[in-house]
Amino acid sequence: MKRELSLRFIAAFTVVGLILAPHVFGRFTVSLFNDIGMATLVVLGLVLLSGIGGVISFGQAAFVGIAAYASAWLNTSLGFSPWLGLFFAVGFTATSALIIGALTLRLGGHYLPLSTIAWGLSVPLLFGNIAALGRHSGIIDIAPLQIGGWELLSPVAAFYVIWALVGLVAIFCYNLLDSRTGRVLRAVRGGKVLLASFGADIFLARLKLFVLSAMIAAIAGWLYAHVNRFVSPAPFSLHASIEYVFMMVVGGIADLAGAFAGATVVIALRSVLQDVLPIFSDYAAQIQSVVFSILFILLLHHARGGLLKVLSPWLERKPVRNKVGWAETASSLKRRDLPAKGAPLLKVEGVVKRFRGLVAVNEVSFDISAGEIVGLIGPNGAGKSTMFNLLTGTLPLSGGRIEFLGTEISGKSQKEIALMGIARTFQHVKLRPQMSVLENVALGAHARASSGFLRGGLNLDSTEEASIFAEARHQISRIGLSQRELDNAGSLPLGLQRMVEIARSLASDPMLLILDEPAAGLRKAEKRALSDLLARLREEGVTILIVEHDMEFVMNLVDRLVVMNFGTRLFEGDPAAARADCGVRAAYLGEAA
Ligand SMILES: Nc1ncnc2c1ncn2[C@@H]1O[C@H](COP(=O)(O)OP(=O)(O)OP(=O)(O)O)[C@@H](O)[C@H]1O
Repeated sequence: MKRELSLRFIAAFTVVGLILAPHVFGRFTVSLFNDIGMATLVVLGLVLLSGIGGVISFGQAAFVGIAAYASAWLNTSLGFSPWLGLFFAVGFTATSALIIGALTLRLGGHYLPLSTIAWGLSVPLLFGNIAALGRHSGIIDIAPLQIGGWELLSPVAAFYVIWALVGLVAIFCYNLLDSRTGRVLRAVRGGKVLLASFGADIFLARLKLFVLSAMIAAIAGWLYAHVNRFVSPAPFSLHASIEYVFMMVVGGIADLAGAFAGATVVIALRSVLQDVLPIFSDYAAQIQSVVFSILFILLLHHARGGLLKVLSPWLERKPVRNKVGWAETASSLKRRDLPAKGAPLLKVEGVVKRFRGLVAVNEVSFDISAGEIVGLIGPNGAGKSTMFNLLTGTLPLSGGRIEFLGTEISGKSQKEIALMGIARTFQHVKLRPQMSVLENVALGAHARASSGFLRGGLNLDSTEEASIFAEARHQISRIGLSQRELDNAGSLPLGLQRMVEIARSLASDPMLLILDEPAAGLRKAEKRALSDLLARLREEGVTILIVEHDMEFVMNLVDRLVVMNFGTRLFEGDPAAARADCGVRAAYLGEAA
């Protein structure tokens, strides 16, 4: 309770301060606040894209420029009002971002930030060479913002419009990040395999972030054009983009509130330097760049988390909305029909996987029927995890075929296979450590709900969110972690993190649950509880395929065993027969055949 109050106090204090600011400060300071507001908007988008989505962009000022020029041109050449210009500017910028994003977002590693430099450089150059846009002189006499017949000519009048838009965009972003779509966006840094495992698409998630951040930059660009009433290429240059990145780092790269803090500090500091440096030197502009560079390097060395991280001991943290409370009155998410016990579910036929010269899986075949627990065992390097990756579409097959419920799934994407009802856990746990246990498990139910960007951002998704969280809480209680549902997943011991992965898989309502070493790192009592849970799931009709090195755990749990060695299937049968099989004992237990 104390946490929320404290956050609300800071928010209320900021809002009251902003309302009073134009009455307290002079015209120059209010103009400075206007610049901070417009920069805050751009940095909010940048935090979403870079801090949340992991895509560093050095081209954000180009999107500000595209929108500023679009609205300025529409107004001065065709006489359209600024408000119509807003729709045109945001739409045009979003389309540009969609095209640029579709072309560049598949680039991996350093190539993506490098490509952002390319458009960050080229877009302002383009503005400077188009006659209709006034070349390097730009466009002048742009109409001011208007409300009714009232023209917002003074900085004070524009101040309220700018900060109202900052407030609305910030609220939208906060709501969005706390929604079904937002959870996926916050999980993007976990990688493609994690997202596909619960039926999401990393490319689409990144593209959405990219377009959204460009649209937010567009609002800033539109404001810029109609507040300053003049546009030219310089304010949208690569230099400006780098300054936005600087603001993001100063504030705190992964926190929306950092956008406000970063923009305020950098713009205020720039203003002070512009006043002070000319007193001492004729090279004030150059010295200013050097000062900023030194500060940037110092920041990266000593306060990488930015101002918000430095202040974090005194700041209280979210949660934004109390979804635990909602979940108590929620209706259930839709469940899929499970196949009848004993019906053929999975058919693996002559599956081969080669990694260059190495044959990791060689002509392996086995079947699994609905409602059984099958153990896949074998010594280290036998090919078990590779087989799991083939079954879930994480790796493509080199040969053979796999059928699930009579449909061939070899060749289908990991996401398609997950949506058909195959859920998995990972040998190397894939959770989002900074998200709560509850949110990690809620990710599992992603494909069972449908709210998108708008419903999330506008907070129209409460009913569905309540159902998702009710499901997540139910699965967490099944693994015995209700007491820790609000803890960050990364704070749990590894064994319990594996349990959270099981809960996340269960939240997807799977037909086939594929578990990679679920008992590793668990204590004896926890293993017993896990074994009971898996047996209960079998009673409910869920089929389970499990890789596990703890033989006592496996032998007491499974109905059948498939034993692999050197990539081949060595044995298939019940645990008692496996124990008696000489080949299994020789290969797996190290006994002489
Ligand atoms: N991506 C890859 N590229 C190249 N070789 C790989 C790759 N993945 C697995 N291998 C190799 O394939 C073989 C089978 O590995 P896999 O991880 O499937 O074995 P495993 O039975 O799961 O072993 P463990 O029980 O130790 O996890 C090993 O020799 C491994 O080095």
